[in-house]
Amino acid sequence: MILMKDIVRDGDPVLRSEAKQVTFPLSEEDQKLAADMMEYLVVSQDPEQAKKYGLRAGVGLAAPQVGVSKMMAAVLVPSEDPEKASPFTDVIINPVIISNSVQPGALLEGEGCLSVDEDVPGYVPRHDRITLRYQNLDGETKKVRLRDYPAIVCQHEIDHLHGILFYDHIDKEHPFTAPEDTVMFE
Ligand SMILES: CC(C)(C)[C@H](NC(=O)Nc1cc(F)cc(F)c1)C(=O)N(CC(=O)NO)CC1CCCC1
Ligand SMILES: [Zn+2]
Repeated sequence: MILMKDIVRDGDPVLRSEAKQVTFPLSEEDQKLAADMMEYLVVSQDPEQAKKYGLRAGVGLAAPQVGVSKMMAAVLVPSEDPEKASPFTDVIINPVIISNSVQPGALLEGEGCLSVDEDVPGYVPRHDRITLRYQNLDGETKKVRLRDYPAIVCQHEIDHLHGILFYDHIDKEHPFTAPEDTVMFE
């Protein structure tokens, strides 16, 4: 099981590298990696388990964050309402944003990262809406349109596959200035 000690922190070159494409059929190793990353998200989102294992509750985890420079990330966006399904849950392999809104979107409270221990305040302007193409664990090509929080999470994870960290997008001079038509949300 992935624990916090297994999560690579900022400063390690793997977080600044371009990850390699994943080939299909998935090797046993890649299948285990995907399962372990998704398991981390599931366990970490259970307050009791998170406490037991000392995990930060995660909504997404990219392979480079566990030291594997491969184009793979697990995403588990919790639903607002326990009655509703998660807005987006999958392991995204070789993901590509094939189109996006001109309109930016950003989280009002800024972003953090499982691989960045200190807070870095400021808006992280991203696309508010994206069309994402990726391969799932079975190698099927999926095309999904996402907006707002699920779109932010996927963009954050895809950035990791290209060696980009969230604070790279923060305007140093004016961290809390966002383009005026930015959709800001909780
Ligand atoms: C860094 C951390 C603060 C742990 C962040 N979680 C988060 O923002 N809130 C959260 C977590 C939950 F599990 C359930 C919930 F409803 C809310 C996160 O997981 N990530 C993932 C990450 O670091 N991936 O590499 C950072 C988020 C910032 C914006 C998108 C992902
Ligand atoms: Zn991150």
